[in-house]
Amino acid sequence: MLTGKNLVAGYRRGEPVLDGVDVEVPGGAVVGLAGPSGCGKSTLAKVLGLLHRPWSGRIEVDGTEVTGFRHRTPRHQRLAVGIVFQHPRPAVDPRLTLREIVAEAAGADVPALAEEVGLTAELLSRRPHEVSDGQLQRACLARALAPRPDYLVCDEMTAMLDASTTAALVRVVDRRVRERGTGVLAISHDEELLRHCADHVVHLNASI
Ligand SMILES: Nc1ncnc2c1ncn2[C@@H]1O[C@H](COP(=O)(O)OP(=O)(O)OP(=O)(O)O)[C@@H](O)[C@H]1O
Repeated sequence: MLTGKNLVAGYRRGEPVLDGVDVEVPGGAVVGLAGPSGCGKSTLAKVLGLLHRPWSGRIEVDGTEVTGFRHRTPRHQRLAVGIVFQHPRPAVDPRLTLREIVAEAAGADVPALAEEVGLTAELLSRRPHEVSDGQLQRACLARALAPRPDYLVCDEMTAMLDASTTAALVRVVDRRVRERGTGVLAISHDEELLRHCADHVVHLNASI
């Protein structure tokens, strides 16, 4: 279980964005997270993705508290939790080929991952400016899945994509859930998509 307990989080100044949020992502399940723009969904994604330290509260990965965030996260916990963002371009080094982007991840079996997410060898040899957002997002998903994370946080992963690419990436994630017991937090403002792909949907209400 990936757990956030009584999370209070925000940025340098001002009121907290998250004020006492509890969330549980069990293995083998998809938890959908919905809520209005600005309510803190991406902030919660970064906190649960171990990239942003909460001001208070507790994150646990399989019962063990996370004490370090970003580069201070212990390696085994960092590898246990993957994250995919809405915008793939800022998430990659534009100088690398898609093959190199996927290979950056620990444990990357690039041919197997490319097949899993539907990237051809020809696409793998291109650089980000030579592919579509959807093709680049496939590479980002492959990179996130490479270490075989126990939990995956998808922050509006398909918001930039067309319907067929959305369906393809949802199928990839769903297969991981069913075949490897991955637990997923799927964040979207598209409640219909969440109802379709999540076991249950939780709502984060605007704190301001
Ligand atoms: N890096 C940052 N520094 C300061 N404030 C931030 C930062 N990132 C987000 N915020 C603020 O935190 C609040 C929540 O933002 P967040 O991106 O978590 O919301 P969201 O629910 O994901 O919104 P959306 O659905 O529009 O993407 C907003 O008021 C936003 O302005």
